[in-house]
Amino acid sequence: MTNQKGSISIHTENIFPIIKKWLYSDKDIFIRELISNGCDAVNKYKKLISLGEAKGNTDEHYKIKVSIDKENSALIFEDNGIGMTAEEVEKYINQVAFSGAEDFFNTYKDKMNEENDIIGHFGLGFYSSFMVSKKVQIDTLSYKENATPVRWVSEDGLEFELTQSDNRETRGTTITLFLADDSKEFLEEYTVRNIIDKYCSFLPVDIYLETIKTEETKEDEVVDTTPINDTNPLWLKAPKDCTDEEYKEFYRKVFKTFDEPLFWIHLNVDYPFNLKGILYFPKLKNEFELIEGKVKLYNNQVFVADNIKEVIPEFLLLLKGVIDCPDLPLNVSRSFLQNDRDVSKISKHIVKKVADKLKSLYKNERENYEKFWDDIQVFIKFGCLKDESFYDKVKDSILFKTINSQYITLNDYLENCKEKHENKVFYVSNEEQQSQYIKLFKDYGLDAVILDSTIENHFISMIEFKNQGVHFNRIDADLSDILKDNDNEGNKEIKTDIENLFKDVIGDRINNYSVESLKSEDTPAIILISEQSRRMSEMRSQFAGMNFGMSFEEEKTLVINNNSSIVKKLVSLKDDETKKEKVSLICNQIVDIALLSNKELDSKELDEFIKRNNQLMSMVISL
Ligand SMILES: Nc1ncnc2c1ncn2[C@@H]1O[C@H](COP(=O)(O)OP(=O)(O)OP(=O)(O)O)[C@@H](O)[C@H]1O
Repeated sequence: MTNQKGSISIHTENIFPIIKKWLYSDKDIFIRELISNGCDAVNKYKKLISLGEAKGNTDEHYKIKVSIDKENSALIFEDNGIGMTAEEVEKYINQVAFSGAEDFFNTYKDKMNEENDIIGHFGLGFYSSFMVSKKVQIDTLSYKENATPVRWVSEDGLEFELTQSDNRETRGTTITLFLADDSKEFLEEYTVRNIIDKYCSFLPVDIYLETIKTEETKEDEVVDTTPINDTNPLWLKAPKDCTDEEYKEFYRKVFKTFDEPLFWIHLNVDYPFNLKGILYFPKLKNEFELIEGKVKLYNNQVFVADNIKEVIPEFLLLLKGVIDCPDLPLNVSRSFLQNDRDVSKISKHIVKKVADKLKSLYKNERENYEKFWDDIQVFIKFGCLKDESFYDKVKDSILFKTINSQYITLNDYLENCKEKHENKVFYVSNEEQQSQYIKLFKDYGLDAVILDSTIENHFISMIEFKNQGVHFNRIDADLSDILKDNDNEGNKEIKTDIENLFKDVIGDRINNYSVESLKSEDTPAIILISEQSRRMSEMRSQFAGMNFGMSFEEEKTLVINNNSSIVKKLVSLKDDETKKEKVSLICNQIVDIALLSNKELDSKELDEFIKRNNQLMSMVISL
C-alpha cells in the first residue's frame, strides 16, 4: 500500500442536519446570529474607515433594521455595514465554516491595537437561518469602489444561485428569510421584539424593528423611532465614571424590578483575559427568593445564556448580574466550556473579586456591611460550603448576629465569652421557639448567636471542622455548668431527694435528671437537649426513610432548680401520703411546662397536660 496524505471531504447534506441540531437547539437564535452579523458588518466598516482603508464617515447613522413582511411571509434583516462582493459571498457564504469575521481579524490584527469586537468566530451563524426558512436571499453591495450589488438565493442551504441584485443601491446587506410554514410565529412583532430584546439588548449598533403593513408603505422610507437596544451598556463604562443611580437604574432595567440592589461589584479585567460585568447583591425578602438569582452571560454584548455554571460558580448564581466575556465562543456546547482552561480562570477570578468586595466592605464600611448582613449571609455561607478558596478569603469577614442584635465575628464572640464558656458558641435556631432560653441567657448575662437559616447545620459543622476545638451548642443544649449558682450549691441530700422524687413520678419519659441551683427562683425546671443527639436526629429527618441501624432519639435532660420555691415545697411533701397525688400532678406539670418551652409535647402529652391543668384549677378554686 502507498502512503497517502489528503483532506477529508465533508458532504454538506450530511453535516447540515447535525450542525443545526447540535449548535442550535434553540430556534430563536437565528435572529441573534443575523443581527450580530449585521453588527459585525458595521464594525468592520467603521474599522476600515478608522484605518484609512475605506472612505466614509464614522458619524454616519449605522443601524440594523429588522422588518416583518406579513404579505410575503418574510423577515428582513438590513444593515449599512461593509457589504460583500460576489467573491466574498462565494468565499464566506458558500463555504460553510469559513468565517469572514476570523479572516477580517487576521488580515487587520497587526493594525488594530484595540480589542477585537467582532462577534463571529465559526462561519456557521448565517446557516441557522435555514432552520426557519424555505428560501433565503442575500442582497448585498460592498463598500468597495465600483462594486456591483449581488444577489445570492438558496432554498435549502445546499444549492445556490448568484446573480446581480436589483435591490441594493446603497452599501450594506439585506437578508430576506422566506419563512417556512412551521415558523410563521416569527411574523409576530411581539415575538420578534422579545427575542431581540433577549439577545441583542446591548449590541453596539442601533437596532430597529418594524412591521411592513401594505405594499405602498413598503416603498416608504421608514421613520426611525427609538432603537430597541442600549448600545452603551453600563458595564462597558469605567467604574469610576458610573454613579450609584446609574447602577441602580441598570439593575432595575435589566432585571425588570422596582427593587434596589444592596451593593454591586463592577468587574473590569483586560488581562490575562477580557471580562467586564456587574454583579449585584439583591435584597432578599425571604430565603426562598435565592433561587431566583440570575447572571446573564454576554459575548461582545450579545446575550449567550443565563446562569452558565461552568463560567460562574454555582453559588454566585444566587446573585444577579451581567458578565460580558468576549473570549468565550458564542455557540459553544457546555462540555466544551467545562474543559476550557480559560473558563476556569475566569470563574476563579470572579470568585476572587466577590471575596475582595466583601472583605473591603467589612473593613471599610462595617456599618453598612452589618446592615446588609442578614441579606447576604446565606449567600456567603453557601459560598463557603461550596468553595473552600472562597471560605479562606472571606472567613474573617463572616459575622454572627447575637441575641442582643450585635454583629460580631467568631473570634470576637469566643474572646468575649472566654471566661464563662471557653470555645463554646451558643446559638439560637428559632428565636420564637427558644425564647424562654433566650430570656434565661439574658438574665444570666450570657450571649448567643442567631443561626436560623436552613443552611446553618452544614455551616456549623464546617466552622467546627475548620476551627478545631470550637463547639457550637444550641441554646437549649448542655448549659448546666453555666447556669449553676456556684455560690449557693445547696444541700447534697436534698438534691438527691428532689432527683428521686421526679424520677419516680416521670420515669423514662426523660433520659437524664439533674438538680442544680439556678439563679432564678421563678423557673422550677428546664429541659436541655444534647447537641449531639439533636444533630443526629435532625440529620435522620433530613434523610427521611434512611435507617442507619440505630435510633437517634434526642437525649433530654431535666434540670430541676432546687432554688425554686415550688420545688422546695414539693420535696418537703414527698413523704406525706395524703399529698402524694397532688405532688405527682405538679411534678408532671413542671416537666410539661419545661418541655413546652421547647415545643415538645405530642398530642397525647398535650391532652394529659390540659387535663391536669383543669384539675389544678379546680383544686385552686376549691381552696
Ligand atoms: N450582514 C453581513 N454583512 C457582511 N458580511 C456578512 C454578513 N453576514 C455574513 N457575512 C459574512 O459571512 C461570513 C459567515 O457568516 P456566519 O454568520 O456564517 O459566520 P461568522 O459570523 O463568521 O461566525 P459565527 O458562526 O460565529 O456567527 C461572515 O464572517 C461575514 O464575512
